[in-house]
Amino acid sequence: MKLNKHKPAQHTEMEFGGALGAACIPVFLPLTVLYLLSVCRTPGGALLQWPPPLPHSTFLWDPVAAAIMVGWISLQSALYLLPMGKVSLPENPQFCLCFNAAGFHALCMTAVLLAVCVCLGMPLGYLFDLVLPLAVCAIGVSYLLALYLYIRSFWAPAHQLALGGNTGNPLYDFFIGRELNPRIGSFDLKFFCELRPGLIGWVVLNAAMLMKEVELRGSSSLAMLLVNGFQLLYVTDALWNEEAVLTTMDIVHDGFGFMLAFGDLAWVPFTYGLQAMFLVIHPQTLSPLSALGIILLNGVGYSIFRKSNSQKNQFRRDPAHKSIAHLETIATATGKRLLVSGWWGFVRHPNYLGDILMALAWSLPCGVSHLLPYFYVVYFSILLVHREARDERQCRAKYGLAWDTYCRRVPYRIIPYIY
Ligand SMILES: NC(=O)C1=CN([C@@H]2O[C@H](COP(=O)(O)OP(=O)(O)OC[C@H]3O[C@@H](n4cnc5c(N)ncnc54)[C@H](OP(=O)(O)O)[C@@H]3O)[C@@H](O)[C@H]2O)C=CC1
Ligand SMILES: CC(C)CCC[C@@H](C)[C@H]1CC=C2C3=C(CC[C@@]21C)[C@@]1(C)CC[C@H](O)C(C)(C)[C@@H]1CC3
Repeated sequence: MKLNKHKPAQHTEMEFGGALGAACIPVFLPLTVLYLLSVCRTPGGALLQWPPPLPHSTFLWDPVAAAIMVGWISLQSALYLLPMGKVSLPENPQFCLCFNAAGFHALCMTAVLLAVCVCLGMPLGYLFDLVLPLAVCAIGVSYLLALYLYIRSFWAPAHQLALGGNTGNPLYDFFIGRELNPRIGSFDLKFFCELRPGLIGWVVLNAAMLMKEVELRGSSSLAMLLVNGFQLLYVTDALWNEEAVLTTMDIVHDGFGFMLAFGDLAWVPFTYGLQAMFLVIHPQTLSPLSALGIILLNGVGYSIFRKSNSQKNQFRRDPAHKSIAHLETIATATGKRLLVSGWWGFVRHPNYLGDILMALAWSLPCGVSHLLPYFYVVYFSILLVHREARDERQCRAKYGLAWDTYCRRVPYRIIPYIY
């Protein structure tokens, strides 16, 4: 196959701070992961402390962690390859790509395997002690993967290149990703990374923190159970509805480069689970009433998140389906319609609202004395506001006047009457 490097740049508008952002983020974010994990293990747990709790280099590398990482990615790859649940990518019928969407099976099989290993005496809580070298390995794997993706993208067919990742600036293109759906045979690297090793790894690490708490204090706290339960629900939901990820901008629009590789493999498992890690060293007592309030908040958030995502997915797959046929819509010049009633008539991103409410419910069990467990809420709100702005730009370019009409009909973006 011919090299595609002489193709003219298709799209020159740069996001994430352009070339400077692309040079700084791959250094700054991995260091942030290591810093957060180190702070989490200090008794003070203060996010801003001087001198910063920098780990000694001997705590950053452990061959056992490297072996676990290789074993973990091999296990998840093998589970991904099991011939179950095939779905095609609806946005790109011309490529006619098929995806293995059997994430829920993979989660269940991983759980059974882990349970067997724990019964045979494997000390799962030991992952708490290994968390820094594990994060270092995950960061290393993301760098290697991103490098491989960048190099192989020069042999990809031109129609498989992402619009935003082909500026000609090597740093930026490495960061954003040049190829849309890189595959080895039928193994889709982006789809696999987005949902399997990182998301399942996140809940396994949470379970390890629970085990560590039991080792240290003899039983697990209500706060730890809530954090584990809420995040397990979120991950199970993502894997149960795995094919829905095929309509998100990450799969449809963005290339696969360092940002997503690192986000999926290192950022998600090692920063999304900070609350459980925090609770191991900073135990909290929760009253039954506050626990009830937090469960309610998570329930409301989850219900908005799930119902709005399902409503849009159903609408995009089959607009005539009886569950959504009664909803009001507006036509666009592309032939696609936009929902203007139901959840998508409430705010323009009801799914983000639900997600933020859940994020808050995951942090509240950790009390209000420390900032660290709220890192996820703050980061996630920034991510979603930025994501909303990117999506808005793309939708305005796609739908033109119809999008302006939608914005007039539904004036608030995420939080009604506020934003
Ligand atoms: N936990 C985490 O770290 C993260 C979680 N998420 C979650 O992932 C989920 C998916 O988010 P994301 O991919 O950002 O975006 P959305 O699922 O919100 O999808 C946006 C797309 O939906 C379509 N759309 C927008 N408005 C309408 C409408 N009124 N009627 C019909 N279609 C509409 C448009 O695409 P088109 O018209 O082309 O179909 C638009 O580009 C969310 O729940 C989010 O909270 C996202 C990022 C990170
Ligand atoms: C490294 C940067 C700071 C940002 C990286 C962003 C990524 C971590 C996120 C981009 C979109 C994501 C999604 C999920 C996880 C986080 C990333 C990869 C998601 C799989 C979480 C579970 C949800 O149910 C979902 C809707 C399937 C999510 C899809 C988007």
